[in-house]
Amino acid sequence: MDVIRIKGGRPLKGRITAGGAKNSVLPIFAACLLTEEECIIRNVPDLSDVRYMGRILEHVGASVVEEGDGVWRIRAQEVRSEAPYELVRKMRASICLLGSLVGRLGEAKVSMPGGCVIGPRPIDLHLKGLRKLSCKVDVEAGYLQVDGSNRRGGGVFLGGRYGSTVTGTANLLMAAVTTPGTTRIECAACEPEIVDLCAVLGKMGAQIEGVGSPTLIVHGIDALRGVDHTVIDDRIETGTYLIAAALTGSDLEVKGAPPSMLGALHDKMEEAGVDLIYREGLWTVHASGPRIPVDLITLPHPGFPTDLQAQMCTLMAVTPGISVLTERIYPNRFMHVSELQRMGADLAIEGASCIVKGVKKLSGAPVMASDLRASAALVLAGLVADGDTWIQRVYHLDRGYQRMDEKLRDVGASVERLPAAEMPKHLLGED
Ligand SMILES: CC(=O)N[C@H]1[C@@H](OP(=O)(O)OP(=O)(O)OC[C@H]2O[C@@H](n3ccc(=O)[nH]c3=O)[C@H](O)[C@@H]2O)O[C@H](CO)[C@@H](O)[C@@H]1O
Ligand SMILES: C=C(OP(=O)(O)O)C(=O)O
Repeated sequence: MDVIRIKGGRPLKGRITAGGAKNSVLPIFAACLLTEEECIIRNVPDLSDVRYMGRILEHVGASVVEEGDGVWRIRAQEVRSEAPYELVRKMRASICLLGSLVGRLGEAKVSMPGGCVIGPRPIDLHLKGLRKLSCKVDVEAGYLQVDGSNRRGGGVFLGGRYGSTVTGTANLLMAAVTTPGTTRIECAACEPEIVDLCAVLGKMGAQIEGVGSPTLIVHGIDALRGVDHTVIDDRIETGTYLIAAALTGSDLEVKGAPPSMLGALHDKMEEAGVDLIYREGLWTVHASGPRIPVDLITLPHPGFPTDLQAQMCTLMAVTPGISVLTERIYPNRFMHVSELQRMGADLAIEGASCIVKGVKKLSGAPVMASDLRASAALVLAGLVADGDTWIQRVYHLDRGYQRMDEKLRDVGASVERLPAAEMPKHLLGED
């Protein structure tokens, strides 16, 4: 297992490029099961989650070929309806198979996904949606069994306690595109990754109205065709590097997702005193001026994304003054807090909020990554900490950031990935 060592205090300079969006690719790969024709997916990031989704598709019968340069060819001539526990438990997003298998075969048997460290992750809305399409849904021995042989269109309100559901919307769309009649989804997720999925389904022949809005109307068709699609850039990866520039007071260029996908972050960064300009696909950050603390609340898109909350926590941890970061999507998504505290951050959790009192300096320490975005927050903290930061369990990072260590090194940071054996023994945490 690898660890990452960061020597803090180096400014970043140059250009960093974000890859394709993980949260688009995963449901789009699942959507490739909807047709027996070949699908070509481009701008696919090289991430452990993506490779894993490829393996799951192979398990259900698809041929999955990585051509290089981010191009994957997927062809599902024959498809099996079962995705077992051994596969589903390792990656929550594999639940996206539920909708695509129902859409292709009219039936699915998919293991119930577990919760995860960011909090409980129920799928009641996914199931409610399928039932509203007249699918029979049973949970038996840890498996979801869906019989959609008599499915027909219907009206579904997908709102829950925390707003809509992103993968629930993806699942329902994939089931609805081949469901006879018209399906009306109210309170659908409006995330750019759902818009991207709709673009793929549209190219495959699906008839979807209202794309990008909370009301999606799907007119079912018999069969879908193949597709050639370029995935959108990853707004969370882009945002993470914009925050890295602000944090290190650097002049950095970031190529990636546009302001239309990052409006809430753009707004908060301006409020924080960071100068950001976007022109022709490129963000330019000037961050040498004084910073101001900001409060934020995570919300469904276009609100501030929960997937950037941990990284903003690092930025605010070294911004003079007090800021309050409130989670409205995952009330317990604060695993980064205890590790940032170990680096000297002054943070306190109050219910679903983190109260951040900016400190002058963080100091390098051995820390443990606990989930994807918490890992990114620790890498960012390491960039500005005095001394060395050692991060264990970096496999979390590799789920969603393609070669983050290399990308940061290319713009001047001292970030090294090393075998765990090279970490000084007295710094090693339990693993
Ligand atoms: C692969 C992928 O795209 N992952 C993203 C997706 O996760 P994911 O699609 O799993 O997140 P959801 O949008 O479903 O969850 C949002 C909220 O709704 C709740 N909920 C969800 C489904 C349900 O049936 N019942 C229910 O109560 C969840 O517990 C959570 O509090 O959106 C999240 C919120 O933007 C992001 O953090 C994840 O990065
Ligand atoms: C929580 C995330 O991903 P997932 O839904 O795949 O766990 C994320 O991308 O931050």
